Amino acid sequence: MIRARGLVQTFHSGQGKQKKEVHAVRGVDLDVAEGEVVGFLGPNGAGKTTTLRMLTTLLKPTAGTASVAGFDVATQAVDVRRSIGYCSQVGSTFSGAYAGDEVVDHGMLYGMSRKAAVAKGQELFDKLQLEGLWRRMPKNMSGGQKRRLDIAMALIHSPSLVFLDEPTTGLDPQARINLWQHIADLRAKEGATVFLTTHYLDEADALADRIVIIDRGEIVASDTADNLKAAVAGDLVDLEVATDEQVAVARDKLGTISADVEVEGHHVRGRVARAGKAVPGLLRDLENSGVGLESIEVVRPTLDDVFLTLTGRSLRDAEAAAEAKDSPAPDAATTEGAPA
Ligand SMILES: Nc1ncnc2c1ncn2[C@@H]1O[C@H](COP(=O)(O)OP(=O)(O)OP(=O)(O)O)[C@@H](O)[C@H]1O
Repeated sequence: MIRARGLVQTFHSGQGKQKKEVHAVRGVDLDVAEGEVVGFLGPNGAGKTTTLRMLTTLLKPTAGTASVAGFDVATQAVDVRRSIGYCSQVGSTFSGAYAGDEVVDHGMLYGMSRKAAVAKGQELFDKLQLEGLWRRMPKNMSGGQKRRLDIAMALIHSPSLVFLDEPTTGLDPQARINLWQHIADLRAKEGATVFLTTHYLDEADALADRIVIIDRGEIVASDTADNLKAAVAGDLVDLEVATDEQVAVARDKLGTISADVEVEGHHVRGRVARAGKAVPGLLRDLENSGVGLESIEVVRPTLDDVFLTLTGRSLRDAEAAAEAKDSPAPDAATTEGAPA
């Protein structure tokens, strides 16, 4: 569905002596298969939106190639736009018209008949819990309703691939979880492939089959959340033993499955790739050596542990920054996403 090779975007800003090059995206390779839900994660300014804008043909790559839904983004932009749905960070509704009319007009821009656009629009309003809001202006909708309307707009022409740029930023926790259900349904009920950017670790964890992490314009990881956690961070196993003598035995035994064992008092801790597989054998080993445990705790790593290990930076900072900067402007209007 998406195949990108060596995508580069270099912006030039300022003039004269202030002239500056910004290397926003530095050679991105991406492969997304049909039916996948991919979460594209990274801190502020990492290059997520810029990559998305190149894949959706809104920005011409400085270098590299990409095909989206089988079409080349540089030479077949119109075909790409017809095949995809795009929900930008700021949304795509104009607030002066009724929500239903906007969605229908949007469908007609894609070449649908009014009748077909109305039928599909009403179906989407039902599915996205927008019943009764057909004749409401977007500016008079709640943040969650507006975001769901943006998604309805992106889906009106039944695209097989949907790009969502930070779909839940600025929403309250309940509205976010509600929207997650709708995003999960895109694949389950519409069979769509979904590529979404997010700052929220729990969102990526809950929705994405695969997580791609971008940092400073480069992809630094791409795998399932579970694999990333196991490979990059590992589960933390914390053993508590009763005596000083047992500490040494526990350290040796844990050391056979963990590379970085630490001791603190009667606690012996180390990270292991998959605790569920490794711990039963460890417990048998300890028992055979006469070590009875006071307690054992296994702490699963978070995606933030993964990000911290990979980049030395915390995604939580990006999450907090997004909270501070956002909440989509109520009257934000853009023509992005409209077909050529
Ligand atoms: N039109 C532009 N001109 C100059 N620099 C730009 C332009 N658009 C983006 N940038 C810069 O490119 C880099 C990547 O920006 P981008 O918006 O892709 O990041 P992002 O990962 O989407 O960030 P955020 O999470 O804050 O939305 C940043 O340093 C940004 O300031």
